Amino acid sequence: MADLKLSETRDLTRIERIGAHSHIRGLGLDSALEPRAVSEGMVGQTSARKAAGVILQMIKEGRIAGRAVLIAGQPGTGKTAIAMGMAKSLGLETPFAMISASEIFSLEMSKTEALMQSFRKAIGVRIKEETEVIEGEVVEIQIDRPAVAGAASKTGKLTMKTTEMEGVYDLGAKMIESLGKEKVQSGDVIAIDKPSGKVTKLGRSFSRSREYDAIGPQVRFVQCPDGELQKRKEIVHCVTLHEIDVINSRTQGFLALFTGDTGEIRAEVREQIDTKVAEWREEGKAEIVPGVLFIDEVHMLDIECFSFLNRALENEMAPILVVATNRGITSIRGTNYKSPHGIPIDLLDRLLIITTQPYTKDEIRKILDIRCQEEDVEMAEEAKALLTHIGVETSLRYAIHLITAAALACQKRKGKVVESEDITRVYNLFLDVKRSTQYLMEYQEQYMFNEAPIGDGDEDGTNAMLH
Ligand SMILES: Nc1ncnc2c1ncn2[C@@H]1O[C@H](COP(=O)(O)OP(=O)(O)OP(=O)(O)O)[C@@H](O)[C@H]1O
Repeated sequence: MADLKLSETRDLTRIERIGAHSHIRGLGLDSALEPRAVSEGMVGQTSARKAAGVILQMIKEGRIAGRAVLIAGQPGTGKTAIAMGMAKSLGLETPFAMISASEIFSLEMSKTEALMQSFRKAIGVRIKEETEVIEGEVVEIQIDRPAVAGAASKTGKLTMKTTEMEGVYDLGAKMIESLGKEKVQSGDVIAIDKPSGKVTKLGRSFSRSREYDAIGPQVRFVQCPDGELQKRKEIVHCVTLHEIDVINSRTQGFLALFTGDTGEIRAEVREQIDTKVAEWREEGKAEIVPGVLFIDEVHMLDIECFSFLNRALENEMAPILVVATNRGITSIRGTNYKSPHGIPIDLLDRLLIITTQPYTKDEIRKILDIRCQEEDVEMAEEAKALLTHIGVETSLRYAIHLITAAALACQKRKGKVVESEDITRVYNLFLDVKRSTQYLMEYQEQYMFNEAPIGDGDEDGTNAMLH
């Protein structure tokens, strides 16, 4: 039995995975939007972080909709990290949808449908609903004795009070069951949603705080409510337009939200939903919350997608579009034209462009430090200096990858702290891009298809190799 328990806890701790950006907790800006040197997992890249912060502020104030931002820079300079930082800094109610451009090329739906779904995942709707609740402290729950011994009680009385009044309510079988489920007793402060009969326990009344010692610290004490027992309350639900689409698309139903298998959603369904939401907005029942759609590797989109984006941004409900790319001047997919970042000029002209810069040695060192902490790896100073040097000579990503590998090498020799020898060992085991290319140059005649066909920008030759 003890063994079983041990292995269970071990499994549970292993579920916590560490992602490439799990150390990023925000943009690391102060209240004046000035970037702190190292904060919330972010290091350096100050002007890009500041620019992202300004955009975030505009989003929070609801001042911009339908704008688009491009984060451009060399590979591994933190473009995705900055987008993640933006996502983390947005409130829970502002939707943030993230895709990589290549995800939209699937067999199940057209490219533009996939883009449309992503857009609608980034548009939130706050729906306000007024409902009647009975809120107060329970004075007494009195359940009538059943007529037949052993049968469940069907009726009873509930006495509740506020600081100003007391009221008695008749209870039916359903309410008795709900109160039982929530384990409501006298002295609890509860709210009952009148239309649905849902019971919510808000806490224990302060008048019962003498019982603290007996019931322990996990119980929340609250004030006995004042005013009337029966009140009107506003409840706010936050959903995305995509969720409303899926729930209303009769072919899939809401279960598709969990499987992600939504298929194409018919244009008529969307039109009906847009009309309904517009009605709600007019009646003051709903508000639109434009969120953020982040498209990574945006150069992978083709000309049709770009023209879709151009149009979609004109919709008054459009979210803020943030795109990122590491490409320089390259062909626009689906055409023979070249353009900066592979993005057509008319779309580029709409974008606010933020650039990221390569990191200094000191910054690389700090990012590696943070990653060591995140991956729970203890590393000697000398080893860190060596890893930083590798990061400068190869790439930040390669150096980050070596952390866990070196920790395993260290574990294997039964060490506790990663030393330079572990770093050297894994550096020799795994090649970085430079060494791998060098190796290919030397031995390419021993590989199959070693010569890339040389053509005039042919589709399946040079371009295919780049993509
Ligand atoms: N300023 C930073 N502070 C902390 N960590 C960073 C920073 N910049 C990058 N990183 C980390 O370095 C790694 C590579 O960065 P990231 O993936 O954001 O680069 P990218 O610019 O999106 O690269 P690519 O163009 O190849 O997609 C990630 O693990 C990221 O979290």
